[in-house]
Amino acid sequence: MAEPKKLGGAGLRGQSAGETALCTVGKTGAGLTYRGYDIKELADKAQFEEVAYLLLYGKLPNQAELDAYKAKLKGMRALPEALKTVLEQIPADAHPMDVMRTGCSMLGNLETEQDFSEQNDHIDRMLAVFPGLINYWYNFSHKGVRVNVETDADSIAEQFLWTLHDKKPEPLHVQVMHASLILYAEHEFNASTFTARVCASTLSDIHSCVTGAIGSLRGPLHGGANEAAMDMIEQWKSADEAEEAIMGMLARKDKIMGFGHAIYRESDPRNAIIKEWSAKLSEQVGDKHLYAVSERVEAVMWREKKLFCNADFFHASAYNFMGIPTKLFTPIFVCSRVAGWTAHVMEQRANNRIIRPSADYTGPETAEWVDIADRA
Ligand SMILES: CC(=O)SCCNC(=O)CCNC(=O)[C@H](O)C(C)(C)COP(=O)(O)OP(=O)(O)OC[C@H]1O[C@@H](n2cnc3c(N)ncnc32)[C@H](O)[C@@H]1OP(=O)(O)O
Ligand SMILES: O=C([O-])CC(=O)C(=O)O
Repeated sequence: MAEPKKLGGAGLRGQSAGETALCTVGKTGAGLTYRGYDIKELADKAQFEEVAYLLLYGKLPNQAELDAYKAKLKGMRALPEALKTVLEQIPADAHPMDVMRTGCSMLGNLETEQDFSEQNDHIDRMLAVFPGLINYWYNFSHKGVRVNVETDADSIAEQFLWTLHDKKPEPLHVQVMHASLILYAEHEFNASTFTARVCASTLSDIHSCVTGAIGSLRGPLHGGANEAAMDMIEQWKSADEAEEAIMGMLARKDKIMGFGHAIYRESDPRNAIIKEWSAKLSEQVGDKHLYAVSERVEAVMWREKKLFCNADFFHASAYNFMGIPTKLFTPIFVCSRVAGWTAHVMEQRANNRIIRPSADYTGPETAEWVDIADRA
């Protein structure tokens, strides 16, 4: 069994910043569980709504509870007119993560959390509305189409694809989306979740916590890596070309997006799962090179650097095979991780102390005041 990664140094690595009952990450070097349930079993057997319910309400729902929860979410998909107006002002060349951030913040203006007793309804509303929100903006800004977000989609997975393509998606794609949303739903004290918890610890509102978290997820060292990985692999038309390019990037000490992890040492348990779906989709669409390129990059990175694919790498090809534009990859992560973020916000609120660490001061001991006219 792999040794846990040696954690230390900058970035608060290896330091416990609090307690959680939601998730284990890399407990034995690779283990990932949500409230004790293994990620593989969840991704194989559950729908995303079951996992969201598990994170938010503390247990797996029975059939009646799941049906009621899905019906509740389905009834919460409508976009307020004022939010549509804001989305219609955002240009097509905006980054969709900025659209998510603005959309979430605007929702908080329109449907402000007045009291923590309302938190579950606001959380469910965000889960229900986010897929339609991003795809309303995407279709309006890119095609001039005001897409209907009050679809008959049975699930959040289906709702995302339906509102993106403005038609009922095929069952295989919905199945892959369920698995993907489950894989992305929760991951302990990662950067965006920690952002949400810090915000929650000031007793701020739920939309502020999520808006801040979206900003943290946007960066290429975190959620933004899935689209950065796609931008990279789509340049190469064969596995050999990919290998040559990667060798050059490694020689230049470039960061290869979609590889490595702050906690895992030898593998990210989410990778094998999404990789398998990517392989299935590759066959379905008759892909000639993207999957082969991805596999070669994986092999070269392990051979050369002992670096492994994280959750983001094979998500890139999987989403591409489903016809999802690259710019929308990280917003899908938001549609999923909002479950984890908000479960953490609730956990923080239930046992709160303001998060306020100390810093080691490295500035000058003292500085002498110089009048402005005398400064160099
Ligand atoms: C869902 C997610 O958010 S998963 C993460 C998504 N992010 C990415 O894919 C971006 C690429 N990966 C990275 O930048 C990093 O691996 C991170 C941010 C995920 C983790 O960072 P750290 O914990 O600081 O990495 P770690 O301590 O393991 O790095 C060890 C060495 O490997 C190198 N390394 C780590 N990842 C990579 C990579 N993807 N490509 C090239 N070199 C890498 C580091 O530069 C470091 O080298 P050094 O010792 O010469 O400085
Ligand atoms: O845990 C991390 O640092 C990043 C990550 O994989 C995630 O948030 O899913």
